[in-house]
Amino acid sequence: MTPGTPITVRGLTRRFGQVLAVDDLSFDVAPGRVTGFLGPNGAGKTTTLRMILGLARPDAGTATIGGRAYVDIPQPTREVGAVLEASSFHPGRTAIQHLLLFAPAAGATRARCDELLALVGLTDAAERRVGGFSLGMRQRLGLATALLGDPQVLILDEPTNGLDPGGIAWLRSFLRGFAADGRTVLVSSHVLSEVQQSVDDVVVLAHGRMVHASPLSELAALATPAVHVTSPDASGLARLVATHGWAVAPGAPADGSRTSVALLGTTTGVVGAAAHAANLELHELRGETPGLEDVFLSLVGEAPPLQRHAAEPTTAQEGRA
Ligand SMILES: Nc1ncnc2c1ncn2[C@@H]1O[C@H](COP(=O)(O)OP(=O)(O)OP(=O)(O)O)[C@@H](O)[C@H]1O
Repeated sequence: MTPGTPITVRGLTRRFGQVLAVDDLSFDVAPGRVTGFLGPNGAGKTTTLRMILGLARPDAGTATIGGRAYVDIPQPTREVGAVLEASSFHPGRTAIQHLLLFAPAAGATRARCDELLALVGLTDAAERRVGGFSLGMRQRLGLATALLGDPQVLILDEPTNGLDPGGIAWLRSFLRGFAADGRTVLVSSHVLSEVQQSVDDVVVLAHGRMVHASPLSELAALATPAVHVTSPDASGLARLVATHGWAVAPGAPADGSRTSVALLGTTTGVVGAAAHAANLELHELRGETPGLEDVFLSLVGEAPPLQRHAAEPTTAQEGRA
């Protein structure tokens, strides 16, 4: 087992003119696990990754890999492999020429280059010019390049972009194996569902700020099941809700004007029995537990807020009705 190399981000901040792209961001990426770095377009993921990799200077804060800033790592390509842009290839070079160009700096042999092309499924395309590659093929070649130095840490920006379902499944098992070796993986995505089966931990970003960080398994715990109730008798429904003191999800005020409400902290059985006892006619009685993607979208402010156990609203939710 190789010693682990954590990534540590503390108070990272970067402004572009009026845009606060990354705002006082702190999180940890643990070795031996795959961490998903999630957020919608423009959330600040790429800017953060660029600062971790020494490609952009923070206005404040630090990012270290194994305790050192990237620029202070003596042989960085042997410590850290990264794919930020799938398009940064010389179009006239073939895949193997591309790898051979970067091989010396990473201490990789021709045999290692061939091995990596095979690993990413590009053996048949080894002699083809990169200019004719699809986005998915470029992603694969980028990954092979990042792996030249057999790094302890892998940082991938939106690696599922352009990959077909088979490619995504392959990447998932590759990342799992890489982390199982005690290595560190940080992978960004704007779609949770594309990395959901790959990641152990999630760091969720919105408007440059961290809105959530936990093991993936704890993300679902943020959502509270709701009971959806519809009755033709709006005032009777409002009375029933008031009598029992049920919490009502935002967007469905129990002010006597709504015929449908979503109730929190109760069950379909309890509501059904109470409606029966009150002789209230119901047209709908349905329990629903939000899925992981719903929780994610709610966290980043792209869906109606879910009721969450945490009392504090997130930054992304504060501006919402
Ligand atoms: N070089 C730059 N100059 C000016 N603004 C920038 C620059 N780089 C990023 N930004 C801005 O900073 C914010 C964060 O961008 P960033 O690319 O880091 O987000 P992202 O989460 O990676 O988004 P995407 O998923 O679209 O790649 C955006 O508002 C973006 O327009």
